[in-house]
Amino acid sequence: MTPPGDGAVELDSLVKRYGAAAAVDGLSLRAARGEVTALLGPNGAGKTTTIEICEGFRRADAGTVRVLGLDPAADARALKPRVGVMPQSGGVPGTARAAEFLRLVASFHASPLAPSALLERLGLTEHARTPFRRMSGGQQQRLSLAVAVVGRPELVFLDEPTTGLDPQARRATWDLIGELRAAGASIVLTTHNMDEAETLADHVVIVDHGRVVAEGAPATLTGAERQLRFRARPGLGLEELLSALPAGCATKESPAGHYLIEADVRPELLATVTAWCASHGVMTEDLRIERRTLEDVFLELTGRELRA
Ligand SMILES: Nc1ncnc2c1ncn2[C@@H]1O[C@H](COP(=O)(O)OP(=O)(O)OP(=O)(O)O)[C@@H](O)[C@H]1O
Repeated sequence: MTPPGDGAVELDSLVKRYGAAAAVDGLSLRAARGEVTALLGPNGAGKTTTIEICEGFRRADAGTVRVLGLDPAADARALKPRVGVMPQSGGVPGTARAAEFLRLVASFHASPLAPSALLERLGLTEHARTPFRRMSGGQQQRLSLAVAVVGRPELVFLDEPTTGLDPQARRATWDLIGELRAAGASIVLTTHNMDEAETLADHVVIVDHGRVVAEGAPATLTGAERQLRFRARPGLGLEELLSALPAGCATKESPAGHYLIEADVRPELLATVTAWCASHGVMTEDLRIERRTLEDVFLELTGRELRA
């Protein structure tokens, strides 16, 4: 960890209002240098607004913003060559051809990545001469990512880098983000995909209604607790099952036919559950023991689902 005041991004009590509504409502966070920080939250949580304030595209109504120790509005010129930005929608002129534009952006930087190799690894070689507006949504997204990273920036902001990408393109994007991190870059990204946050992030900041509701390393947030899940016919007598389990367990059926037992999962517990099912003629399917996910953490904190 870097000492206080030396983070890649430091936000303190940030507020941004649109009319009466606060899109960002007293948000504070610190993204450490050399780490991947993920802002995770549902639609409308304030992630894009926050990141756009950091990028200098919007002004906060209150609070302080430091990006690489500088003010993104007042020090925009100093920050520009050091910070890469992948906005949620494009950011590339509609008539620009992929390879030409990427080479142009690369030429503004002292030691850029090789544009053709970058296009290749993001699966864009075939589209090198295609104007941006003629590309598919996923191709545009990958080109925006290439534009954001081609200058080897110290800090990269990625707003929903993989939303809507097919699995192969998502994997290529994750690999590239991993390599940037390994090369020492700081990365701040937004996502509503908890797998993405768990896979990529050193530090996850869960945002809801413009505020931070929890933050930490993914494994710290989800904890070491295990839970038991299985599928079976709907409407099992959960109260009766619960009475057969040790004190402190919780059971839930949601949605119908999907069961969750939150407990200290030990071999005896597993034996009790399967024995109870056997004695009631219940065939379980898809029985598994797993860790809590970030989705579970979000649900617990807010009473709502992340994807809602
Ligand atoms: N220019 C604007 N004018 C008015 N309201 C806005 C504006 N930009 C954002 N908002 C509102 O601010 C809130 C936060 O939006 P924001 O885009 O920051 O959320 P988000 O977490 O990035 O959501 P998503 O995951 O859907 O992109 C939303 O309620 C949105 O409607």
